[in-house]
Amino acid sequence: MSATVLTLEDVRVTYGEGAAAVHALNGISLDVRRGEVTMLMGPSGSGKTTLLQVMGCLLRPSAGRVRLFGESLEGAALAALTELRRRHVGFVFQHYNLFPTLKAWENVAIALDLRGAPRETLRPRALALLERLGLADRAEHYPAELSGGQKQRVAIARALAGQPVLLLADEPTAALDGATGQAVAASLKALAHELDCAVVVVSHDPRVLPYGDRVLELEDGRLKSDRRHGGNAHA
Ligand SMILES: Nc1ncnc2c1ncn2[C@@H]1O[C@H](COP(=O)(O)OP(=O)(O)OP(=O)(O)O)[C@@H](O)[C@H]1O
Repeated sequence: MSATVLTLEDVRVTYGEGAAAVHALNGISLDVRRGEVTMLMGPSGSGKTTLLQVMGCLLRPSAGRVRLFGESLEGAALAALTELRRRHVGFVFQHYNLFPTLKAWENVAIALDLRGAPRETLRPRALALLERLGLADRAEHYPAELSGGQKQRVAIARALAGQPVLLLADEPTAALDGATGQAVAASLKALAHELDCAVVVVSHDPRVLPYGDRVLELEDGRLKSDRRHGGNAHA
């Protein structure tokens, strides 16, 4: 069985107060394991992005407990959370967030540089990551010269530069056509297995579902279903 990276216990998030309070998460308990792609589905407003932010230590829950590698993050200082995120978590967004004035390899290299990689290793390591995503021949191109799927692969290579144990992707295929979205989802799945990394993907797109080892469905801030491919149901 794969190792647990993250555990959520009865996590609740409330935005605002009093009459204006929005209960975005209403008691979520789950664990996320290495080597697995978890698809997070659910209607608009069901709490997917909020849950991803809690998983990525970007947002503290209003109640409940988050454990990273078995250690509770409750009471951890902001600086400690930032450091945990920097060391262990990678993010991929719908709109890629690449630097337009940097070439593909430089977009990846900057993430390595930020983590203190020796200067002479930046280019070879960035190229190796791009090669892994099938982009070796696009390394010298600027984002504007790349297709949507290629840009998203560069963003994934950049997110992997920090060797995260947890890769969180918010609607990574939403801006892509069906076939390209499926190719990106297939890359994420291959990488999760190859790098033994836990990948969580928020998606509205039912076409990417087959690339999840597990599908979580949220409704009104609650876990409506938790299915593993192979019929190994959990919740
Ligand atoms: N910063 C905020 N302040 C107040 N309410 C918020 C805030 N962020 C989200 N919400 C509310 O919390 C609920 C869950 O939002 P969330 O963005 O997590 O849903 P989602 O499932 O990701 O939606 P979508 O699919 O539309 O992106 C919604 O009712 C939303 O309006």
